[in-house]
Amino acid sequence: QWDPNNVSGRHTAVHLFEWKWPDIAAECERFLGPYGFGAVQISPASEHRVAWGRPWWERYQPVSYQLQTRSGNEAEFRDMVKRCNNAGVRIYVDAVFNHMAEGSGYGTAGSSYNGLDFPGIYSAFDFNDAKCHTASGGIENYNDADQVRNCKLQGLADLNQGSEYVRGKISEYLNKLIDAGVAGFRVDACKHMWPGDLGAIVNRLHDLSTEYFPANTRPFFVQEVIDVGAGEPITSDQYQHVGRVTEFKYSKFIGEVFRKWNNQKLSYFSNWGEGWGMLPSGSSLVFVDNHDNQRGHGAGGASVITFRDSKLYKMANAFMIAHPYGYTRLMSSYYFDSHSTDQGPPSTNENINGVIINSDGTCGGDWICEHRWRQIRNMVQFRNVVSGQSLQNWWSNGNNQIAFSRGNKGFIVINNDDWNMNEWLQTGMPAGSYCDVISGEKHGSHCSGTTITVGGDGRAHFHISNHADDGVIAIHQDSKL
Ligand SMILES: O=C(NCCCOc1c(-c2ccc(O)c(O)c2)oc2cc(O)cc(O)c2c1=O)[C@@H]1CCCN1C(=O)/C=C/c1ccc(O)c(O)c1
Ligand SMILES: [Ca+2]
Repeated sequence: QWDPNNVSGRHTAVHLFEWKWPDIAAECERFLGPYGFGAVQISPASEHRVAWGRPWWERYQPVSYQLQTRSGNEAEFRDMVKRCNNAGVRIYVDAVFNHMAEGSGYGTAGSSYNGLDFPGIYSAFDFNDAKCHTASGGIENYNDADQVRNCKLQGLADLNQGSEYVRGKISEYLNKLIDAGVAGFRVDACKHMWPGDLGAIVNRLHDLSTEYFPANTRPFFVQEVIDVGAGEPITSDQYQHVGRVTEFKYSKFIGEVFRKWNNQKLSYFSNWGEGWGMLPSGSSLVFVDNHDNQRGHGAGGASVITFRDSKLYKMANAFMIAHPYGYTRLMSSYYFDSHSTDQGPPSTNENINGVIINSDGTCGGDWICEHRWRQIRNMVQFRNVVSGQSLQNWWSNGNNQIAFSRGNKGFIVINNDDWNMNEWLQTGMPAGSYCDVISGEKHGSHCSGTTITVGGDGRAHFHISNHADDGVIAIHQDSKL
């Protein structure tokens, strides 16, 4: 369950945060398939609390496992899975089963709930109250591993994943999604569940549907564990034997270095990956930002780079996608005021708005669509072209100008210094003319952006002004004229 189960030749996922199922299906067919994306992470699909003001985090307060949310109903869900798989794009479902909604109210499928009573699914027997020994019943101290798992997170009803009945209901829900054709799961709040219980649940999961996957394919299982190396007793490596784990240190460090905090420099990235104390590459899911930490208060919040810092964001994502470490996931956001971190997706009368695609391929209606930015979209293809090639020809100016190749299939150059970059560099690439895929792309026999000429000795000249739009140049085997 470490394998992302992407169609061969595809290596990057995108989190289409809060998108509706019909919009995701269309995006798979018109964009993600054609541009070589591997998978979409969708927002939680199960019935959830209807909270006042419809904050984005209401979707992380389940009420039942019925497939009915503001993103769509079960039929639309099944249609999306079919159409995306047929376009070569996998679906990862954001699965929330550490807890259920708090208080009392009703859900997006009309189900009512009250306290620990979730009619038709859970009752008081199924929650951790007896296991939690804090005065409030909630998590009070993140330095106590027991209470982080057995007590209520933010007041949310804490499920007992040690119970056979609860394990049965959770795996029943996940297996329904697996049988519908999904490739796996992003599992929410795993820090708050015991690795042993997660392992027991994974063992109950079906193999993926042979309608879309080879026989005996295990579901991709990426566990959200927020660990930025702050010394909490619960660490991400404790979960890696169960499946892949989100590497929040990646998001924190990449933000710090590109922002030059504590005088850190891009040249320090020569040993990026395990060398920086992060998980083994094959156990790691990496990202520049995610739905929580792009709001500033999530893990590593302050240093995290988002769509608001667009030049840094393009540079950081280009570096992430070009580098061999981890399985890469892009964030695709909607606009929110930086002081309204609770704000939900663009909506009209509490219905989520459809995604508007402008004639130039960007999105409208407050959907940011970072995954459609040319500099990011073209790097997704770069990663596909260089797959399997090791990092070679590393160069730096000892400061914030770096470059490296992926074998002889691709080469990237980044200038994050406050002065021009003018260098002859060894690219490791075959001689010829290549289109820079950051400033444009190859159109037939010409480049819409910069053209880079590699000599017989593999060397090429690179000039990147510190005032350039993107600060990056990237070429690869398929952008060769
Ligand atoms: O101020 C808030 N929460 C307190 C600080 C963040 O704590 C939460 C963490 C959290 C934060 C830091 C950690 O180190 C950690 O182990 C857990 O994970 C969650 C996961 C959920 O499924 C639902 C939640 O309500 C939370 C949550 O409140 C606001 C109001 C309620 C939701 N929320 C939020 O901010 C919601 C945050 C949220 C929601 C879903 C996520 O997947 C996530 O990572 C964060
Ligand atoms: Ca728990």
